[in-house]
Amino acid sequence: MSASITRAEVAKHNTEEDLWIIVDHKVYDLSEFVDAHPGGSVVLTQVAGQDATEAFYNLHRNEVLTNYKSLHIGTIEGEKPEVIEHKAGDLSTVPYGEPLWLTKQYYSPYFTDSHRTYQRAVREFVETHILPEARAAERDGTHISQELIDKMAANNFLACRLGPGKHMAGRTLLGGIKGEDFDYFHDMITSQEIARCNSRGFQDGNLAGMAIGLTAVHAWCENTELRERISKEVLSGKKKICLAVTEAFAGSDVAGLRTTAELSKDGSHYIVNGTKKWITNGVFCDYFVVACKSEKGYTVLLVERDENVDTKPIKTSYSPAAGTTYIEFNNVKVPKAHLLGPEHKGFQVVMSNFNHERWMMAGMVARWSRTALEECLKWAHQRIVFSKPLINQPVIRAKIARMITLVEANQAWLESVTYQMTKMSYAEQSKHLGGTIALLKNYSTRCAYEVADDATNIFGGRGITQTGMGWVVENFNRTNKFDAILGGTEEILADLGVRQAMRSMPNAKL
Ligand code: HEM
Repeated sequence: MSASITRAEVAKHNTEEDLWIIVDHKVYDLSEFVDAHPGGSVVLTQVAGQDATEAFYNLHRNEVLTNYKSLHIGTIEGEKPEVIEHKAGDLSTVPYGEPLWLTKQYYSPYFTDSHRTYQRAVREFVETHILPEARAAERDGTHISQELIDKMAANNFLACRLGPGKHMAGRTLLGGIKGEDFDYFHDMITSQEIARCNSRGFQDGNLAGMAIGLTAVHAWCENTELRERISKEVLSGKKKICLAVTEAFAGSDVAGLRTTAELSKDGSHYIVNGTKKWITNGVFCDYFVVACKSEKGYTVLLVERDENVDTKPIKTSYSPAAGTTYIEFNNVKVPKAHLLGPEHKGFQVVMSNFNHERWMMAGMVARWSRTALEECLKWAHQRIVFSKPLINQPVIRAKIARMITLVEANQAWLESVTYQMTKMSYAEQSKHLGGTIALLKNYSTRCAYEVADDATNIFGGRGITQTGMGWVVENFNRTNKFDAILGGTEEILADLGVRQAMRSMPNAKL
């Protein structure tokens, strides 16, 4: 129970040595904090003994008050705080802050109670366990902790990252959901909630390599004993795996790969030689799903780390927390049993694996765009310029209108494609949805680019500063290009989408 304090009492504490202020009807004793205040002591002394609510919210995020709650000594007599205090798991009540299906007054044909229960539990888990580590790692560039991996494994959250499938059988998921009931809408929720840690480098560092690498082992490893062992080791968090396709020689042009896999004379193993570049999580992985050039085409192999595998971090424009890697394979011996999919036909292994990855990325970046929109709505209401809130400027409202249309259209298309996925087999998805998902990802990243651009202008200097008011928008603006490039560039995906449509074009004339 916090003490009840009168405004007259606060007014008496008005010097640098004895300094109280009021923010949102709450009283803070800053006497001991003045010298440590990042904004300096002068500004605090200027408001000593006064209500500094407007000045505070013009310069700080509400989370600053949570981080410094030890300074809070009471509440003004007869008054109540007005600013909403976010608790882990809460839904946003900012208009468009949540997709329509999570907004109280709206309906959706797709989501059941199971999805809603799962969403609530995942959000709470992400905000309690992932978000704090994500922010710290994003700043200092450290990789994901084993402690967090263990927590995700214990809650079967690692298994959820791979989407529906046999690996979900018998598992109990967050919210008490049965693994057997997990569908592509649960899967979509997983991606969209993870993206709410607002740290794009850590988002990938959070075992994105597993989400796109283990899927290939599950789908294509014919050796049951090996498949089950790898799956168990990775989903229990004991070992880490990533997907290694791109090279300095070949990015989106997968057919240009130069890493080679040569079968030994006795046919018992392959020898792998070559390099891979931009491999997410590679520096800390034990297993690599590697696309290689072989005698008559392309062959995908599961390579285990040994002394002939060398990994080095690559510095990119997002955080080193992602573990982006340059890999060298120097005469690495890989047992024949580690073949994934048919020998020399690895192209289809790589391509079929792409759909789920691209769809996940579309969901994540769509959620990022919505977060940026919510940040702008909050900021435009709390920022006072020319003596009135920023939202009173028509030019700002026009930008926000555009953002809303992009974010809502993006989510609606995502949900519609997700519904198709719940109805189609894996083979049907590969056949009918490859092009659509490619276009969906392309659209999502174009939306993100526009939203990030406007959001940064709305935040001004704060939108280009990594700490303080604009850190979320700064991170989004700096990193949205990762989604536009990883998993297939916008240009390649747009072209793929149209070429797939051309294949089923009837002989129709105008
Ligand atoms: C409970 C009271 C306060 C706490 C705990 C606090 C804490 C902080 C923190 C952590 C920062 C670093 C930037 C950030 O993380 O947002 C900061 C910056 C700053 N603070 Fe405060 N502050 C308080 C009150 C105030 C008040 C009342 C004023 C002005 C009247 C003020 C003026 C500033 C300024 C000018 C900056 C630098 C902002 C910038 O670089 O954009 N602070 N404060």
